[in-house]
Amino acid sequence: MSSEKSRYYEVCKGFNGLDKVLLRDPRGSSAEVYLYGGHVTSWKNDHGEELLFLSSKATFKPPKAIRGGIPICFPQFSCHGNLDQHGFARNRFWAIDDHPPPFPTNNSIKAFVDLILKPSEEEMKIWPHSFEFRLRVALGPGGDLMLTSRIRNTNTDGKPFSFTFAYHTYFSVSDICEVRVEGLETLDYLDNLQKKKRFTEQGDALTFESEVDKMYLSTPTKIAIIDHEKKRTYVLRKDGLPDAVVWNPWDKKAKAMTDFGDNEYKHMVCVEAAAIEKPITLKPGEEWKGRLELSIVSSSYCSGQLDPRRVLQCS
Ligand SMILES: O=P(O)(O)OC[C@H]1O[C@H](O)[C@H](O)[C@@H](O)[C@@H]1O
Repeated sequence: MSSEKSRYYEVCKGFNGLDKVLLRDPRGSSAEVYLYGGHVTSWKNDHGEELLFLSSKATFKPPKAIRGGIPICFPQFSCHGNLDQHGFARNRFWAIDDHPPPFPTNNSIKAFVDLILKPSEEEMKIWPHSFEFRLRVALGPGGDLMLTSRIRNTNTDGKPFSFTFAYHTYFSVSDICEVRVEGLETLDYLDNLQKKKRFTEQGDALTFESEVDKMYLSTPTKIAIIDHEKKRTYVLRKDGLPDAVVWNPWDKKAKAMTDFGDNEYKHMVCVEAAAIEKPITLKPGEEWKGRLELSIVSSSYCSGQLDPRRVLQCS
């Protein structure tokens, strides 16, 4: 690693001796990525405030996935297939990729890391395909967190493969009852709590007063999560990821999860940029790219006075 690069990037030990990469942007923001799962567990703004939710009961013990942060769901989202829930990428050890294929250069991005996951014999038994999954995690100007996944079919038997995918992002919020999600109103969704039945979202924006587990279809590239109490708005920009899952387990499911605090559902919401309804199919040699960019805008909006267009149009 060049000394220039090492100013922004450091590999150290995290919980249970697991390796993690610390990214530090010169302007003050930071992020942490565990090689276990290729899993972003922390994203802090330039005031050192944590923006992602990580459960106080997260175990950091393979083979269990880390509860919180940004688990990568691949090659299967949820139980849409024969694999274990959310596939295997989130509970495999990724490697640092020192020589990734060229990336479009952006000189303002200093802090980034490239990870790679290739299947071992164990994965080939459950999903008989050869692939290279490259993940770049980067901090942009203004402290944005950017994740780019590049998945290539490297099968030598001429066979295509199909997969579903999600960045299962857990956002930290002050109080779920004070949160609105904008950008999904009027869209169709499949409700996981009602046997994936299809509905159309009504109302201005999504608010939360009970368990939610919905998969919105053909969503716009921009979605906003407005935390009124914190006066903070998360803006998600996504590319290659037409669907968006919104999840909060609420009290009963929270209690049933061993790696999640009973009351922690109040302080998180998952808004997951995904490709699920139409699985991605790659022929040998083909590559797919899915990008997620998270940024923060501070908002002085009060409940009831929000003009969604103002949030969604801010750049
Ligand atoms: O407990 P996990 O396997 O991490 O899954 C957590 C949640 O992920 C997604 O949001 C799914 O839509 C939910 O149905 C699931 O409960």
